[in-house]
Amino acid sequence: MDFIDLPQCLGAGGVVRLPGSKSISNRVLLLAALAEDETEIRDLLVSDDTERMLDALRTLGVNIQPLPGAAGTDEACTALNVRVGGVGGAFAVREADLFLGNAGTAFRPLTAVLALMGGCYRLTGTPRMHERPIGDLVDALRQAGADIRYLATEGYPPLAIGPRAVSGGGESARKESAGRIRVRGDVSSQFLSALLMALPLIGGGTVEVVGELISRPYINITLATMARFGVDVRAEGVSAFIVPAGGYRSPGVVHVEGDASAASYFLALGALAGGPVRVEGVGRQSVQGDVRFVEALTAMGARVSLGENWIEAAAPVSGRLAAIDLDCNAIPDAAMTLAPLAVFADGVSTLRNIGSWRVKETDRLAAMAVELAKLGACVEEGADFLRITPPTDGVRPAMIDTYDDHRMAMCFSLASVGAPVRINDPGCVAKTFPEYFQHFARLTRVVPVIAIDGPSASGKGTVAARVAATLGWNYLDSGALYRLTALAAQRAGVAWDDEPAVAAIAAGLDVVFAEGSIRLAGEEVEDAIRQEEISSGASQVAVLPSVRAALLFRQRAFCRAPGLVADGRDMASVVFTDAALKVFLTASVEARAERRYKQLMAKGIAARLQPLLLEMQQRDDRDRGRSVAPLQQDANASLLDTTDIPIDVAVARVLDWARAVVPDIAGAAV
Ligand SMILES: Nc1ncnc2c1ncn2[C@@H]1O[C@H](COP(=O)(O)OP(=O)(O)OP(=O)(O)O)[C@@H](O)[C@H]1O
Ligand SMILES: Nc1ccn([C@@H]2O[C@H](COP(=O)(O)O)[C@@H](O)[C@H]2O)c(=O)n1
Repeated sequence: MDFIDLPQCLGAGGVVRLPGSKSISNRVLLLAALAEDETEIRDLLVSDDTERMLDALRTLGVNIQPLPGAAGTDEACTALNVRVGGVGGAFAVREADLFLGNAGTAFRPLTAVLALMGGCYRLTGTPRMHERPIGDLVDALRQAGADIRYLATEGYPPLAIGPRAVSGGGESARKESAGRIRVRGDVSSQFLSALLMALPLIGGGTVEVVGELISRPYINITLATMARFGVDVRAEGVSAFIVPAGGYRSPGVVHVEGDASAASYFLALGALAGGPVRVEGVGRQSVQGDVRFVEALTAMGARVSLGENWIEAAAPVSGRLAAIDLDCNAIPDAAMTLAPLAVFADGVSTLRNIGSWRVKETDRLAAMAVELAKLGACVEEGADFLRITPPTDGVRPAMIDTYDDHRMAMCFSLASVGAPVRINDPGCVAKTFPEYFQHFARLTRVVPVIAIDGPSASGKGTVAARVAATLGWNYLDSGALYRLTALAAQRAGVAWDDEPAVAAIAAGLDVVFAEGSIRLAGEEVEDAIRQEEISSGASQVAVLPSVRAALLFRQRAFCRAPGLVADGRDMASVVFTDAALKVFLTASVEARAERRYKQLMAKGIAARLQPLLLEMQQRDDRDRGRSVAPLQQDANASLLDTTDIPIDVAVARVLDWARAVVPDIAGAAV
């Protein structure tokens, strides 16, 4: 499984130029393709969902050419400029198979457009798209004469579309008004958007929404985009829309606004981790409903300011976010970002009217409840609400599943403000924001790490623990985890070379570290894991790749504020590759054997020097010679040979080096 491990974030600030809005990008692409004349689209989103729309339009015979400019920079997300040759109301290709991935903003509007335009098409998507309902849209289109068949499950994609039945036939009949069409508005507002965008291709018509209309702001984006392409839809009361006859006309050039939903993650980051974080590309004039996310942030106490084309957020003056109780109907996508924020708030938060989350990329209500609980939050999952009680003892490190849902991945990056988190399948952000994690990393300042590696008994544990104590930082004895694995395997009767069984033991270790004590399944084992037999067992289980993989996040989870000193064999090369300071501590094998001998004697454990030296050499050879994460001096590590220097001097040397590279301790009297 692919993953990204996010270290705990100590603070965040900076500027990000947002990717183009997904909702606007796909609407503008479709209307530009349908319009008379060419349209130049600037700052188009580059993502899986826009790729699906571009692919489909090209398959349908639309000429789309890339234009120069709009590449990404450090602060700006990659964007695309294109010229779209409009087809003037009818695609040239009248028969095609279109694969639309999991892009609702492509699937729903293309269904409506192709069903009313005439022609034979098959529309398919990902397995998840085939679980997302489309029956309400199909029912509405059938009222206008559309011929649509379900190819698998009634009410769901994939679909087969045939030419629309029109009375009398001929071109003029096909351009007759669709009359009055009724559509439900309480499952997805995209059904209404799709109908509105398709109706100008025939003789217009009136769409009446039955029941509640959710996510109204997305309808506003549709209406604004249609108006930009020359079609003004009139409202009839609060629930009907009159679409005039006549096709789309190109406005010439269209700029795509930055994505307001994507903005929510960065604004939330500023509110949580100090800030200010500024997003550019949306502002107070935005057409997107999700800019109202800033109202929720403000209600939670964040300091928010808006300009014409930017928004900025910083933490509350008190430093603590307030809990919130909110009807989220107006901000269905950005509302998801409130869920991880609620984990940090003072008190219980309730997010209401979010039933539509259940039919998105995944059942977001259920997924959110499961994953928030991993952080230690207490979560009540209602049919259309979430009630979130923050953990009493702080956010816990957690491995987060993302359900092939870009918003789950982006939301849970925010949990790293409280603890290290692993985000599984981070590539799912490509749906709307391929460069998300690069920008997130650029804006965040993370817990500093001092990584100390070296061979057995070189003194790295002693030095690391003293450096950590002096700085008031956390300490990780990574070797202890391999020793615990070897001990637990031995106790379970599992051979040290039985990789799957040992890896399962490593993944499930029930261990508690406290000052001078290590408890395995409740039993004190500090002395037991230091036995020479277990030292050897530790280095045997340590050669197994899946054991190392199973212990990786457990080690990274030690990296908590204000800092971490970690000792082992692969701290610098694998576990903490971004460590602020890397040290390779060594000593001659004779000096190390003698130290270990004295150490064991002092503990009253019988030992002989020569066998100890041989055993140590064997262990070092195994550690150096293994194929995965072998013991070696990292290219960026400073060498410290302690053969002839006492412990105090070694500790002082590491502290000097640390002061030179870690800003937070540079001036501290350590
Ligand atoms: N510079 C030094 N001079 C003398 N003795 C030292 C020095 N550094 C460490 N020691 C002693 O050597 C012994 C082994 O040190 P320590 O346990 O820190 O080594 P280690 O590298 O962490 O070993 P392992 O990898 O086997 O856990 C301890 O008794 C420690 O006090
Ligand atoms: N990062 C690490 C740490 C340890 N190991 C293996 O565990 C053995 C015991 O480690 P100690 O530091 O407690 O002596 C060691 O010999 C290594 O085989 C490791 O692989 N990676």
